[in-house]
Amino acid sequence: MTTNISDLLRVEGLTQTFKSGTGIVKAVDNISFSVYEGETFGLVGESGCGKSTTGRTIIQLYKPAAGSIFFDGVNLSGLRGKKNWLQFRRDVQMIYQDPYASLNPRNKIKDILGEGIDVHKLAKGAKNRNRQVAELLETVGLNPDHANRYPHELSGGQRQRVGIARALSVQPRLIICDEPISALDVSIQAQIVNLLKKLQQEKRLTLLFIAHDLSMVKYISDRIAVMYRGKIVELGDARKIYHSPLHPYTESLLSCIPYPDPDLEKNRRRIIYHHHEEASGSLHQIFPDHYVYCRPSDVAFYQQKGASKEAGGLDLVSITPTNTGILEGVVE
Ligand SMILES: Nc1ncnc2c1ncn2[C@@H]1O[C@H](COP(=O)(O)OP(=O)(O)OP(=O)(O)O)[C@@H](O)[C@H]1O
Repeated sequence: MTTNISDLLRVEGLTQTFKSGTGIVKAVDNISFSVYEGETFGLVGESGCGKSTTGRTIIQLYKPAAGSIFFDGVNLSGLRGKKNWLQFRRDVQMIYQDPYASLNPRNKIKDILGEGIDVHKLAKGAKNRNRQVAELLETVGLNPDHANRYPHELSGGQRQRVGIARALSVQPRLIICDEPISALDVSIQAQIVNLLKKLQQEKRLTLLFIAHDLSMVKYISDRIAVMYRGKIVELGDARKIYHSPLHPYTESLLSCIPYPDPDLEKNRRRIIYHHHEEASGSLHQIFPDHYVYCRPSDVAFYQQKGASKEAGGLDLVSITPTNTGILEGVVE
């Protein structure tokens, strides 16, 4: 097996099994894919299809039952020596689903963020370490004062920002985001996805983004692999998969999302947004170029960034709130 020069990660014939009371569970069944340097690769599928197991096997929490994982062209099964493993542990970071469970409650934020900096000897002295911590907090939209707080003193969204800062603290080459927003309140899910997207673009990060929501995965990913019962059933360009899925399972993942009149398809906008009281009567940035002006009813104004009302940029949108936080909007 050879890896392509632009493959930062190559998974080849990966299989993972677990023993259960009733026998052996094949959580991941002979999957292969590459993640190219500088891209966001989405891994999507319903709960239990094997997404998290794939991520955990890549970071070597589990030894693969079969198959190979190549990182930067090196087969991990042949990686030897403490120094090389330490480098791998620095290069590949993970952001977890539950930001509270993944942060040590006894440590202050500055110690959580400083841990990787210390292990990999990335700071010259305490002053430099503190400066790096402050910069990391600012990078993820937190205040440097948060350094002296404990995880329980932060909101869920702030804790996930700390999780992102911790991953960034060691300047990794690949970040595996394992359902990074599904434990969060829907009102802040879009903020965290936007932050990840912004960081990916600014820092040219390589992301493996694991989630069950295809519209969210499509929003952030360049390419997508769709998993079903441990196998990859479809893989390709994110827009192509979203707009013309080839596999019936992908279609069924999409069909979970309610559509308005198909004749209005060309005007349809999908807005990930939480309709809550404080939002009433104010303009909210949803994604970098999407704004929604909300009123307490199921009516909102949709505006493309930079477009004035006079220029026809402000359109009346009828929206259908769903309990997933996705509002389907039709520009009238
Ligand atoms: N440590 C484990 N021991 C036994 N079975 C496991 C273990 N981890 C996962 N499984 C099983 O492997 C299958 C795949 O689980 P996995 O968590 O990878 O799926 P997933 O797609 O990430 O779902 P979710 O989003 O709900 O975590 C499931 O049947 C699960 O019960």
